[in-house]
Amino acid sequence: MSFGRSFRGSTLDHQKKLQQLVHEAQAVMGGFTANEYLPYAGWIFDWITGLHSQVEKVFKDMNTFFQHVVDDHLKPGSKEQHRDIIDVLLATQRDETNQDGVVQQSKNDVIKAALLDIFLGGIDTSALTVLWAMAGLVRKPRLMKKAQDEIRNYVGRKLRVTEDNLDHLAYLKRVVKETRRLHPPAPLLLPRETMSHCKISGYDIDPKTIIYVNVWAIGRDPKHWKNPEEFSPERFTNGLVDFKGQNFEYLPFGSGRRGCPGICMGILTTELLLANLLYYLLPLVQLHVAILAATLQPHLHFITASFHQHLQHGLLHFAATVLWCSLPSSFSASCAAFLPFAASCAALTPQLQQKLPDGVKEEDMDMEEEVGVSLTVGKKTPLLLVPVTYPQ
Ligand code: HEM
Repeated sequence: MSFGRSFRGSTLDHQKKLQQLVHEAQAVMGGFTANEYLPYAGWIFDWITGLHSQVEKVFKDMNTFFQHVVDDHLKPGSKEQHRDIIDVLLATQRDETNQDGVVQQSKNDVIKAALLDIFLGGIDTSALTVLWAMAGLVRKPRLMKKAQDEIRNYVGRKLRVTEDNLDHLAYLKRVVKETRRLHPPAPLLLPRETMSHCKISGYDIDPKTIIYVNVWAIGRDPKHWKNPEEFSPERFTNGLVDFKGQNFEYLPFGSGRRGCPGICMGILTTELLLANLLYYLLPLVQLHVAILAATLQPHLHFITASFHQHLQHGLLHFAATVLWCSLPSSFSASCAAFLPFAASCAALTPQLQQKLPDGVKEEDMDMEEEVGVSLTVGKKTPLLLVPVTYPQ
C-alpha cells in the first residue's frame, strides 16, 4: 500500500523474499546492540557477536530494495494515473534539485530513509494489535461473542467485511481501542531529546537529554483507569477518550508533531483485518472441524461419544503441534501464527470445551471471571492449546 503496488512475484521479490527481509530488519532493530549503550567500546562487542555484520547486511539488502523501488518509480510512464508517496517525494526532490543543485544521490538517501520508516512503522504495529485483540477476546468468550454478533448481524451473509461496514461496528472499535491501551505496539514511543532545561515530576532535566514516554505504563495507571489490568472494551463506551494525541492518559499513536503519520491507515487496516478474522475465519475453522468429524464418523462408528471427543481433542493438539513446528523462532512471528488459531479453538463446538485437561485445576483457571483458552508455550515444547469450559 505504501509503495503503490504489490511486489509479490516481481523481480524485486526474487532476489530476497520481501517478508524475510522485513523479519530480519525487525530482528536487528528490536535486538540489543552494545553500541547503543556503550558509546566507545560497544562496537567491539557487536563486532565479536557478529551483530555488526548482520546489521550491515540487512542495511545493504534494504538499501538495494529501496533503490529498486525508487528506480521503478522513475521509469517513464510507470505511474501516470495514481501517484503514491514515492512519486510525491521524487517530485519534491526534482523541484528542490532544480533550485539548489544539491547532489541527487544524497536526496535519494533521504527518500530511502523515509521509506524505511514507513515500511517498518507500518507493518508490525497493525499486526501486533490484531494479535493482542484476538488474545483478549479469546480469554473472554462473552466479549468475543458480542464482537462477532455485532459484525455478523450488521454484515449479514457476504464474502467479507468491507471498509464501509466499519463505521457501523462500534463495539469492534472499542475492542481495538482497549487493545491499544493495554498493548501499545510502541510502548515507549520514539525517543525525544529535550531542547532546553525543564522540570518533569520535580526532576531537573538538562537540555539534550533523551526522554522516553512510557505509554504502556500510562495506559495501566490506576489513577486514570479503573481496573487497569482488565481487558474491558466497555470502558470506551462514552467515547470521551480518543487516540488522536489529545488525551494524555491514552497515547498509542504518540502525540505532537512526531506523532504517528500513519494513524488513519493503521486504524483502518487493524479494524478491517480484525473484523474479517472475527467474521470469517472462525466459521471456516468450525467448518473444517465439522467436515473432518463427519468424514471420520462412518469409519469410527464403534467409538463411543466420549472417545470421539478425545479424538477431536487429539486432532486439535496434532494440528497445533504441526503449526508450532512450522513456526519461525521469533516470538512475534509465533504469536502471529498461533493466536488466530487459538481464537478459532475458542469458537469450536461446545463438546471440545467440556473437560478440563489433566493436571489443570479449576482454581488455576480463575484468572478472570471468564477464561476461554489457556495457552502453555515452552521453549522447545510443542504449542499446547487447551480449550476449557465456557461459563454456563
Ligand atoms: C496500529 C497501527 C499503528 C500504531 C499503533 C502506530 C504507532 C506509532 C507510534 C506510537 C509512533 C511514535 C509516535 C511518537 O513518538 O509520538 C509512530 C511513528 C511512526 N509511524 Fe506509526 N503506528 C501505526 C501504524 C503506522 C502505519 C500504518 C504507518 C505507515 C504506513 C506508520 C508510520 C509511522 C512513521 C513513519 C512513524 C515515524 C514518524 C516520525 O518519525 O516523525 N505507522 N507510530
